Amino acid sequence: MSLRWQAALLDPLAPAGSALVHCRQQFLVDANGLLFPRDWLRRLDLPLLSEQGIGYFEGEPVYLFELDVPAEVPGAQWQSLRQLMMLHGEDRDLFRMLGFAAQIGTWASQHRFCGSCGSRMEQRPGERAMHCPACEVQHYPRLSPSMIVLVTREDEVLLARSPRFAPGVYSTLAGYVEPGESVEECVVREVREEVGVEIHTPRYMASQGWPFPHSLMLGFHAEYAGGVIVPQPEEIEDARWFSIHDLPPLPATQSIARYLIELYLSRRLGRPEPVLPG
Ligand SMILES: NC(=O)C1=CN([C@@H]2O[C@H](COP(=O)(O)OP(=O)(O)OC[C@H]3O[C@@H](n4cnc5c(N)ncnc54)[C@H](O)[C@@H]3O)[C@@H](O)[C@H]2O)C=CC1
Ligand SMILES: [Mg+2]
Ligand SMILES: [Zn+2]
Repeated sequence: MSLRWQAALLDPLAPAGSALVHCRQQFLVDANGLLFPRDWLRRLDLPLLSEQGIGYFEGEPVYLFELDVPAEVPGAQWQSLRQLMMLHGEDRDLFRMLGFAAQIGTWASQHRFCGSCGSRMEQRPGERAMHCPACEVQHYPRLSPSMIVLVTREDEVLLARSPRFAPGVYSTLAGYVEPGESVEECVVREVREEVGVEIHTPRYMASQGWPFPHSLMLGFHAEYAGGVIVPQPEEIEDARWFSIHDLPPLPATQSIARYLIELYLSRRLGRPEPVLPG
C-alpha cells in the first residue's frame, strides 16, 4: 500500500487544499509541478465542468478541477498523461494519483447528463457516483476489463505492433472483454482475431489499472497450440515470434505488458523476478 498517495472521497465544499487541473487526458503543469493552490485556481475563473475531492498526496488533501476546454493559464502548460508517464513514471505514487485523477475527471465530464432521460446529473454526496434526480439512475466511475496476454513457444514470444506504437516497439496482445464472455474466452478470441494463432491453457498472472482511458488490465500467460501468424489488417501492423535472446524495443517499464515479458524471461533465464508495476 502506498503511503504518499491515498485515494479518498473528499467533500468539495471543504476549504483550502491543492488541486490538479485536468482536461481531455491532459494536466496543467507549471514550474512548481502539477499541484496548484486551490484558492488561487478559484480566482482564475476557469471553465470548470466538475470539481472532485480525490484523496491525499503526502498527507495533503487533493482536489481535481475538470475543465471544459484546456484554458490558458499564464506560466503553465498542458501535458498529456502519456508524456507525464514517460517523464515521471518511475514516481509510482505520482503516476497513480494522475491515473486516478484522469479517470475520475473523464468519467465526471462524460456523465454530466443522464443517458436515460437527458436531465442534468448531480454528484451524489458520500459516494463517488453521479445521480439523475429525475429517473434515479446512478453512474459510477467507468472501468473496462481488458485482457493482455504473453503467448510463448519455448524460447520464443509472440509480440505485435499496433500502428499507434512508438517506432520499432513490439508488445503483447490486448483487447477488451465483451459482454457475456469470460476473460479466458476473451484471451482465446483476441489472439485468434489479432494474429490467427491458437493457444492453450491461458493462466492468469496479475492485473493493473490502466488509465488510457479506463482499462482494468488482466494479465495472462498462454502457450502456443497451433497456426501461423496472420496479422489482423486494421489493428496489427506486424506480429512475429521473437527469440528471448533477441528482443525488439519493448513497452514502458510501468506497463503490465513489460512485466509479463520480463517475468517470462526471468523464469526462462533464471534471473530475479520483476516487480509488478502499481
Ligand atoms: N498496460 C499495458 O501494458 C497495456 C495496456 N493496453 C490497453 O488495453 C486496452 C485494450 O487494448 P486494445 O488492443 O486497444 O483493444 P482491442 O483489441 O479490443 O481493440 C480496440 C478497439 O476496440 C474498440 N473499443 C474501444 N473501447 C472499447 C471498450 N471499452 N469496450 C469494447 N471495445 C472497445 C474500439 O473500436 C477500439 O479501436 C487499451 O485500453 C490499451 O490502452 C494495451 C497494451 C498494453
Ligand atoms: Mg488489441
Ligand atoms: Zn434520468
